[in-house]
Amino acid sequence: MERLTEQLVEARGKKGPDGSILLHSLQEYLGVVAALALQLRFFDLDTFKIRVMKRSMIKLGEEKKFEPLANYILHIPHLFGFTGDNYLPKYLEVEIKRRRQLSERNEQYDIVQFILDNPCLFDLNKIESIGYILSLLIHSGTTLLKVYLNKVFLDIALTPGVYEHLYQEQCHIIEEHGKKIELDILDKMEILDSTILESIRLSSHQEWLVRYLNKDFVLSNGVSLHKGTYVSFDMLGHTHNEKIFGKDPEKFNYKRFVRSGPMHQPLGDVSARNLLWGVGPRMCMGKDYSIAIMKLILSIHIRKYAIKPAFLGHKEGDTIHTFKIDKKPSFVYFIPQ
Ligand code: HEM
Repeated sequence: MERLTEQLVEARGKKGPDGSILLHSLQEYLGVVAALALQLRFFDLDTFKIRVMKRSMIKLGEEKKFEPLANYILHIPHLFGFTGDNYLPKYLEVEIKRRRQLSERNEQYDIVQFILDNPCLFDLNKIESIGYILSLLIHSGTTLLKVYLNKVFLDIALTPGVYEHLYQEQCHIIEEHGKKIELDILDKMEILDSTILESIRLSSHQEWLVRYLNKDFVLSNGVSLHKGTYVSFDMLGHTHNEKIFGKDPEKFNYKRFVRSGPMHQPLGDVSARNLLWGVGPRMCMGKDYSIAIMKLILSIHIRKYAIKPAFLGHKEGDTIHTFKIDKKPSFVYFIPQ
Protein backbone atom coordinates (compact mmCIF):
# COMPACT_ATOMS: atom_id res chain seq x y z
CA MET A 1 0.00 0.00 0.00
CA GLU A 2 2.78 2.42 0.89
CA ARG A 3 4.43 1.66 -2.41
CA LEU A 4 1.20 2.44 -4.19
CA THR A 5 0.91 5.78 -2.44
CA GLU A 6 4.53 6.66 -3.14
CA GLN A 7 4.18 5.81 -6.80
CA LEU A 8 0.96 7.75 -6.97
CA VAL A 9 2.59 10.89 -5.60
CA GLU A 10 5.49 10.38 -7.97
CA ALA A 11 3.13 9.97 -10.91
CA ARG A 12 1.10 13.04 -10.13
CA GLY A 13 3.47 14.96 -7.87
CA LYS A 14 0.85 16.99 -6.03
CA LYS A 15 0.95 17.16 -2.27
CA GLY A 16 -1.25 19.26 -0.03
CA PRO A 17 0.21 21.65 2.59
CA ASP A 18 -0.09 18.95 5.27
CA GLY A 19 1.63 16.36 3.04
CA SER A 20 -1.61 14.75 1.88
CA ILE A 21 -2.25 13.96 -1.79
CA LEU A 22 -4.65 16.43 -3.32
CA LEU A 23 -7.35 14.71 -5.29
CA HIS A 24 -7.63 16.93 -8.32
CA SER A 25 -9.76 14.49 -10.18
CA LEU A 26 -11.04 11.37 -8.51
CA GLN A 27 -11.02 9.41 -11.74
CA GLU A 28 -7.47 10.36 -12.60
CA TYR A 29 -6.44 9.16 -9.17
CA LEU A 30 -8.36 5.90 -9.53
CA GLY A 31 -6.93 5.35 -13.00
CA VAL A 32 -3.35 5.78 -11.84
CA VAL A 33 -3.88 3.44 -8.91
CA ALA A 34 -5.61 0.86 -11.11
CA ALA A 35 -2.65 0.89 -13.48
CA LEU A 36 -0.35 0.35 -10.51
CA ALA A 37 -2.64 -2.37 -9.20
CA LEU A 38 -2.26 -4.23 -12.48
CA GLN A 39 1.47 -4.34 -11.76
CA LEU A 40 0.85 -5.60 -8.24
CA ARG A 41 -1.44 -8.41 -9.39
CA PHE A 42 -4.62 -7.13 -7.87
CA PHE A 43 -6.52 -8.58 -10.80
CA ASP A 44 -7.10 -12.27 -11.27
CA LEU A 45 -4.92 -12.84 -14.29
CA ASP A 46 -6.01 -16.45 -14.82
CA THR A 47 -9.63 -15.43 -15.13
CA PHE A 48 -8.51 -12.65 -17.41
CA LYS A 49 -6.86 -15.23 -19.68
CA ILE A 50 -10.03 -17.34 -19.86
CA ARG A 51 -12.07 -14.32 -20.80
CA VAL A 52 -9.61 -13.08 -23.36
CA MET A 53 -9.83 -16.49 -25.02
CA LYS A 54 -13.59 -16.79 -24.68
CA ARG A 55 -14.17 -13.51 -26.36
CA SER A 56 -11.84 -14.54 -29.15
CA MET A 57 -9.78 -11.41 -28.72
CA ILE A 58 -7.02 -13.69 -30.03
CA LYS A 59 -3.84 -11.70 -30.35
CA LEU A 60 -5.18 -8.55 -28.85
CA GLY A 61 -3.05 -6.21 -30.93
CA GLU A 62 -3.90 -7.95 -34.19
CA GLU A 63 -7.64 -8.43 -33.90
CA LYS A 64 -9.34 -6.24 -36.52
CA LYS A 65 -12.19 -5.23 -34.24
CA PHE A 66 -9.89 -3.84 -31.61
CA GLU A 67 -7.20 -2.19 -33.65
CA PRO A 68 -9.26 0.80 -34.84
CA LEU A 69 -10.42 1.30 -31.26
CA ALA A 70 -6.86 1.29 -29.98
CA ASN A 71 -5.79 3.76 -32.67
CA TYR A 72 -8.72 5.97 -31.85
CA ILE A 73 -7.81 6.09 -28.18
CA LEU A 74 -4.18 6.65 -29.08
CA HIS A 75 -5.07 9.94 -30.74
CA ILE A 76 -7.47 11.31 -28.17
CA PRO A 77 -6.08 10.45 -24.73
CA HIS A 78 -7.79 13.51 -23.17
CA LEU A 79 -11.23 12.02 -23.91
CA PHE A 80 -10.02 9.14 -21.92
CA GLY A 81 -10.43 10.86 -18.59
CA PHE A 82 -6.71 11.05 -17.85
CA THR A 83 -4.92 14.34 -18.09
CA GLY A 84 -1.20 14.36 -18.78
CA ASP A 85 0.48 11.22 -20.07
CA ASN A 86 -1.20 7.84 -20.18
CA TYR A 87 1.84 6.02 -18.98
CA LEU A 88 0.52 2.43 -19.02
CA PRO A 89 1.35 1.74 -22.71
CA LYS A 90 4.82 3.23 -22.22
CA TYR A 91 5.40 1.20 -19.09
CA LEU A 92 4.31 -2.03 -20.83
CA GLU A 93 6.58 -1.39 -23.79
CA VAL A 94 9.70 -0.67 -21.75
CA GLU A 95 9.10 -3.44 -19.21
CA ILE A 96 8.24 -6.11 -21.82
CA LYS A 97 11.43 -5.28 -23.74
CA ARG A 98 13.48 -5.38 -20.55
CA ARG A 99 12.12 -8.73 -19.40
CA ARG A 100 12.55 -10.35 -22.82
CA GLN A 101 16.25 -9.65 -22.49
CA LEU A 102 16.53 -11.26 -19.05
CA SER A 103 18.05 -14.73 -19.08
CA GLU A 104 15.78 -15.98 -16.27
CA ARG A 105 12.00 -15.74 -15.98
CA ASN A 106 10.93 -12.83 -13.81
CA GLU A 107 9.60 -13.88 -10.40
CA GLN A 108 6.81 -11.34 -10.32
CA TYR A 109 3.56 -12.70 -11.80
CA ASP A 110 1.99 -9.47 -12.91
CA ILE A 111 0.31 -8.19 -16.06
CA VAL A 112 3.65 -7.89 -17.91
CA GLN A 113 4.58 -11.49 -17.13
CA PHE A 114 1.07 -12.59 -18.07
CA ILE A 115 1.43 -11.00 -21.51
CA LEU A 116 4.90 -12.50 -22.01
CA ASP A 117 3.71 -15.97 -20.94
CA ASN A 118 0.80 -15.99 -23.40
CA PRO A 119 2.16 -15.22 -26.86
CA CYS A 120 -0.86 -17.02 -28.39
CA LEU A 121 -3.07 -14.29 -26.95
CA PHE A 122 -0.98 -11.18 -27.42
CA ASP A 123 0.88 -9.89 -30.44
CA LEU A 124 4.10 -8.55 -28.94
CA ASN A 125 4.73 -6.40 -32.02
CA LYS A 126 1.72 -4.33 -31.05
CA ILE A 127 2.43 -3.64 -27.41
CA GLU A 128 1.16 -0.09 -27.68
CA SER A 129 -2.30 -1.29 -28.74
CA ILE A 130 -2.39 -3.78 -25.88
CA GLY A 131 -1.52 -0.95 -23.48
CA TYR A 132 -4.32 1.23 -24.77
CA ILE A 133 -6.88 -1.57 -24.63
CA LEU A 134 -5.89 -2.20 -21.03
CA SER A 135 -6.25 1.53 -20.38
CA LEU A 136 -9.75 1.34 -21.85
CA LEU A 137 -10.60 -1.46 -19.44
CA ILE A 138 -9.31 0.62 -16.54
CA HIS A 139 -11.18 3.67 -17.80
CA SER A 140 -14.57 1.94 -18.00
CA GLY A 141 -14.04 0.37 -14.56
CA THR A 142 -12.92 3.58 -12.90
CA THR A 143 -15.82 5.53 -14.43
CA LEU A 144 -18.18 3.34 -12.45
CA LEU A 145 -15.95 3.34 -9.40
CA LYS A 146 -15.69 7.14 -9.16
CA VAL A 147 -19.49 7.48 -9.24
CA TYR A 148 -19.98 4.92 -6.47
CA LEU A 149 -17.14 6.25 -4.35
CA ASN A 150 -18.56 9.75 -4.56
CA LYS A 151 -21.97 8.36 -3.54
CA VAL A 152 -20.44 6.69 -0.44
CA PHE A 153 -18.70 9.96 0.52
CA LEU A 154 -22.03 11.79 0.12
CA ASP A 155 -23.95 9.30 2.27
CA ILE A 156 -21.30 9.56 4.99
CA ALA A 157 -21.42 13.37 4.84
CA LEU A 158 -25.21 13.61 4.78
CA THR A 159 -26.28 11.02 7.36
CA PRO A 160 -25.88 12.13 10.98
CA GLY A 161 -23.72 9.87 13.13
CA VAL A 162 -22.17 7.81 10.31
CA TYR A 163 -18.90 9.72 10.07
CA GLU A 164 -18.47 9.66 13.87
CA HIS A 165 -19.00 5.89 14.01
CA LEU A 166 -16.57 5.30 11.14
CA TYR A 167 -14.00 7.57 12.81
CA GLN A 168 -14.32 5.57 16.05
CA GLU A 169 -13.75 2.37 14.09
CA GLN A 170 -10.54 3.83 12.62
CA CYS A 171 -9.32 5.02 16.06
CA HIS A 172 -9.93 1.54 17.44
CA ILE A 173 -7.99 -0.06 14.56
CA ILE A 174 -5.08 2.38 15.04
CA GLU A 175 -5.00 1.57 18.78
CA GLU A 176 -4.90 -2.18 18.11
CA HIS A 177 -2.73 -2.37 14.96
CA GLY A 178 -0.97 0.96 14.49
CA LYS A 179 -1.34 3.47 11.66
CA LYS A 180 -0.16 1.36 8.75
CA ILE A 181 -2.93 0.23 6.39
CA GLU A 182 -2.23 -3.19 4.88
CA LEU A 183 -4.73 -5.44 3.09
CA ASP A 184 -5.50 -7.47 6.25
CA ILE A 185 -6.21 -4.20 8.10
CA LEU A 186 -8.77 -3.25 5.43
CA ASP A 187 -10.59 -6.52 6.27
CA LYS A 188 -11.01 -5.37 9.84
CA MET A 189 -13.00 -2.27 8.80
CA GLU A 190 -16.39 -3.93 9.07
CA ILE A 191 -18.55 -0.81 9.65
CA LEU A 192 -16.91 0.75 6.59
CA ASP A 193 -17.53 -2.46 4.61
CA SER A 194 -21.21 -2.40 5.53
CA THR A 195 -21.49 1.36 4.82
CA ILE A 196 -20.09 0.95 1.30
CA LEU A 197 -22.36 -1.98 0.46
CA GLU A 198 -25.45 -0.20 1.81
CA SER A 199 -24.66 3.02 -0.03
CA ILE A 200 -24.13 1.26 -3.36
CA ARG A 201 -27.17 -0.99 -2.82
CA LEU A 202 -29.33 2.14 -2.69
CA SER A 203 -27.89 3.56 -5.90
CA SER A 204 -28.71 0.47 -7.96
CA HIS A 205 -29.96 0.87 -11.49
CA GLN A 206 -33.14 -0.81 -12.59
CA GLU A 207 -31.34 -2.62 -15.40
CA TRP A 208 -28.40 -4.70 -14.29
CA LEU A 209 -26.43 -7.48 -16.01
CA VAL A 210 -27.92 -6.87 -19.45
CA ARG A 211 -27.78 -9.89 -21.75
CA TYR A 212 -28.44 -10.44 -25.46
CA LEU A 213 -30.36 -13.65 -26.22
CA ASN A 214 -28.90 -15.75 -29.01
CA LYS A 215 -31.69 -18.35 -28.68
CA ASP A 216 -35.29 -18.55 -27.45
CA PHE A 217 -35.62 -19.31 -23.76
CA VAL A 218 -38.55 -20.23 -21.47
CA LEU A 219 -38.26 -19.28 -17.80
CA SER A 220 -39.45 -21.61 -15.02
CA ASN A 221 -42.55 -19.40 -14.53
CA GLY A 222 -43.58 -19.92 -18.16
CA VAL A 223 -42.46 -16.53 -19.50
CA SER A 224 -40.95 -16.84 -23.00
CA LEU A 225 -37.93 -14.80 -23.97
CA HIS A 226 -37.14 -14.40 -27.65
CA LYS A 227 -33.93 -14.71 -29.58
CA GLY A 228 -32.47 -11.36 -30.64
CA THR A 229 -33.84 -9.39 -27.65
CA TYR A 230 -32.10 -7.93 -24.62
CA VAL A 231 -32.98 -8.96 -21.08
CA SER A 232 -31.78 -7.61 -17.75
CA PHE A 233 -32.06 -8.26 -14.05
CA ASP A 234 -34.37 -5.89 -12.15
CA MET A 235 -31.82 -4.72 -9.60
CA LEU A 236 -33.96 -1.88 -8.25
CA GLY A 237 -36.81 -4.27 -7.43
CA HIS A 238 -34.37 -6.78 -6.00
CA THR A 239 -32.55 -4.34 -3.70
CA HIS A 240 -35.89 -3.13 -2.29
CA ASN A 241 -37.12 -6.62 -1.38
CA GLU A 242 -37.81 -6.88 2.38
CA LYS A 243 -37.42 -10.65 2.35
CA ILE A 244 -33.80 -10.30 1.24
CA PHE A 245 -32.72 -7.03 2.89
CA GLY A 246 -34.91 -6.91 6.00
CA LYS A 247 -36.88 -4.02 7.45
CA ASP A 248 -37.14 -0.68 5.60
CA PRO A 249 -35.10 -1.69 2.56
CA GLU A 250 -35.52 1.82 1.09
CA LYS A 251 -33.69 3.46 4.03
CA PHE A 252 -29.95 4.00 4.35
CA ASN A 253 -28.97 1.83 7.32
CA TYR A 254 -25.18 1.78 7.28
CA LYS A 255 -25.09 -1.03 9.88
CA ARG A 256 -27.39 -3.30 7.83
CA PHE A 257 -24.65 -5.77 6.83
CA VAL A 258 -22.38 -5.78 9.93
CA ARG A 259 -20.98 -9.05 11.22
CA SER A 260 -23.04 -9.05 14.43
CA GLY A 261 -26.37 -8.38 12.64
CA PRO A 262 -28.89 -10.79 11.07
CA MET A 263 -28.14 -9.52 7.52
CA HIS A 264 -24.37 -10.01 7.74
CA GLN A 265 -22.85 -9.66 4.27
CA PRO A 266 -19.22 -8.88 3.37
CA LEU A 267 -18.71 -6.47 0.46
CA GLY A 268 -16.50 -8.95 -1.39
CA ASP A 269 -18.73 -12.06 -1.15
CA VAL A 270 -21.29 -12.61 -3.87
CA SER A 271 -24.77 -13.71 -2.73
CA ALA A 272 -28.42 -12.74 -3.22
CA ARG A 273 -27.66 -9.81 -0.86
CA ASN A 274 -24.70 -8.75 -2.92
CA LEU A 275 -25.01 -8.79 -6.70
CA LEU A 276 -22.99 -5.61 -7.01
CA TRP A 277 -20.13 -7.37 -8.80
CA GLY A 278 -22.36 -9.52 -10.99
CA VAL A 279 -22.35 -13.27 -10.74
CA GLY A 280 -20.91 -16.27 -12.60
CA PRO A 281 -18.34 -16.29 -15.38
CA ARG A 282 -18.74 -12.59 -16.30
CA MET A 283 -18.24 -11.34 -12.76
CA CYS A 284 -16.26 -8.12 -12.21
CA MET A 285 -12.53 -8.62 -12.62
CA GLY A 286 -11.79 -5.39 -10.78
CA LYS A 287 -13.66 -6.50 -7.62
CA ASP A 288 -10.69 -6.94 -5.29
CA TYR A 289 -9.02 -3.80 -6.59
CA SER A 290 -12.25 -1.79 -6.27
CA ILE A 291 -12.90 -2.93 -2.70
CA ALA A 292 -9.32 -2.31 -1.61
CA ILE A 293 -9.10 1.11 -3.22
CA MET A 294 -12.52 2.27 -1.94
CA LYS A 295 -11.66 1.20 1.61
CA LEU A 296 -8.17 2.66 1.36
CA ILE A 297 -9.33 6.06 0.08
CA LEU A 298 -12.25 6.22 2.52
CA SER A 299 -10.22 5.15 5.57
CA ILE A 300 -7.38 7.61 4.84
CA HIS A 301 -9.95 10.42 4.57
CA ILE A 302 -11.93 9.38 7.65
CA ARG A 303 -8.70 9.39 9.69
CA LYS A 304 -7.55 12.83 8.52
CA TYR A 305 -10.67 14.84 7.81
CA ALA A 306 -14.14 15.51 9.11
CA ILE A 307 -16.36 14.64 6.13
CA LYS A 308 -19.12 17.21 5.70
CA PRO A 309 -21.66 18.22 3.08
CA ALA A 310 -20.54 21.36 1.22
CA PHE A 311 -23.55 23.45 2.31
CA LEU A 312 -23.09 23.27 6.07
CA GLY A 313 -19.77 21.67 6.66
CA HIS A 314 -17.38 24.50 7.48
CA LYS A 315 -16.70 27.68 9.39
CA GLU A 316 -14.94 30.71 8.00
CA GLY A 317 -11.18 30.21 8.03
CA ASP A 318 -11.37 26.41 7.83
CA THR A 319 -9.04 24.74 5.32
CA ILE A 320 -11.16 22.80 2.88
CA HIS A 321 -10.21 20.01 0.50
CA THR A 322 -12.48 18.53 -2.09
CA PHE A 323 -12.16 16.61 -5.36
CA LYS A 324 -13.61 16.90 -8.81
CA ILE A 325 -16.16 14.60 -10.43
CA ASP A 326 -16.51 15.14 -14.16
CA LYS A 327 -14.76 18.52 -13.88
CA LYS A 328 -17.18 19.76 -11.18
CA PRO A 329 -16.29 20.00 -7.49
CA SER A 330 -17.93 17.30 -5.39
CA PHE A 331 -20.49 18.32 -2.74
CA VAL A 332 -18.30 16.72 -0.10
CA TYR A 333 -15.82 18.80 1.91
CA PHE A 334 -12.88 17.45 3.89
CA ILE A 335 -11.95 19.55 6.89
CA PRO A 336 -8.58 18.65 8.50
CA GLN A 337 -8.97 17.57 12.10
C1 HEM B 1 -17.53 -0.08 -7.69
C2 HEM B 1 -16.99 -0.35 -8.87
C3 HEM B 1 -17.38 -1.47 -9.79
C4 HEM B 1 -18.56 -2.17 -9.88
C5 HEM B 1 -19.81 -2.00 -9.04
C6 HEM B 1 -18.40 -3.14 -10.95
C7 HEM B 1 -19.39 -4.03 -11.35
C8 HEM B 1 -19.24 -4.93 -12.37
C9 HEM B 1 -20.26 -5.87 -12.80
C10 HEM B 1 -21.66 -5.98 -12.21
C11 HEM B 1 -19.75 -6.62 -13.80
C12 HEM B 1 -20.44 -7.77 -14.53
C13 HEM B 1 -21.21 -7.27 -15.73
C14 HEM B 1 -22.04 -8.34 -16.35
O1 HEM B 1 -22.09 -9.48 -15.91
O2 HEM B 1 -22.71 -7.99 -17.33
C15 HEM B 1 -18.38 -6.16 -14.03
C16 HEM B 1 -17.51 -6.68 -14.97
C17 HEM B 1 -16.22 -6.25 -15.15
N1 HEM B 1 -15.56 -5.27 -14.46
FE1 HEM B 1 -16.32 -4.21 -12.93
N2 HEM B 1 -17.15 -3.01 -11.49
C18 HEM B 1 -16.49 -2.01 -10.80
C19 HEM B 1 -15.19 -1.58 -11.00
C20 HEM B 1 -14.32 -2.11 -11.91
C21 HEM B 1 -12.96 -1.64 -12.13
C22 HEM B 1 -12.33 -0.49 -11.37
C23 HEM B 1 -12.42 -2.40 -13.13
C24 HEM B 1 -11.07 -2.34 -13.75
C25 HEM B 1 -10.16 -1.46 -13.47
C26 HEM B 1 -13.45 -3.34 -13.55
C27 HEM B 1 -13.29 -4.28 -14.54
C28 HEM B 1 -14.28 -5.14 -14.96
C29 HEM B 1 -14.10 -6.12 -16.03
C30 HEM B 1 -12.84 -6.31 -16.85
C31 HEM B 1 -15.31 -6.81 -16.14
C32 HEM B 1 -15.59 -7.98 -17.06
C33 HEM B 1 -16.34 -7.61 -18.24
C34 HEM B 1 -16.71 -8.83 -19.01
O3 HEM B 1 -16.17 -9.91 -18.84
O4 HEM B 1 -17.60 -8.63 -19.79
N3 HEM B 1 -14.58 -3.13 -12.79
N4 HEM B 1 -18.10 -5.14 -13.15
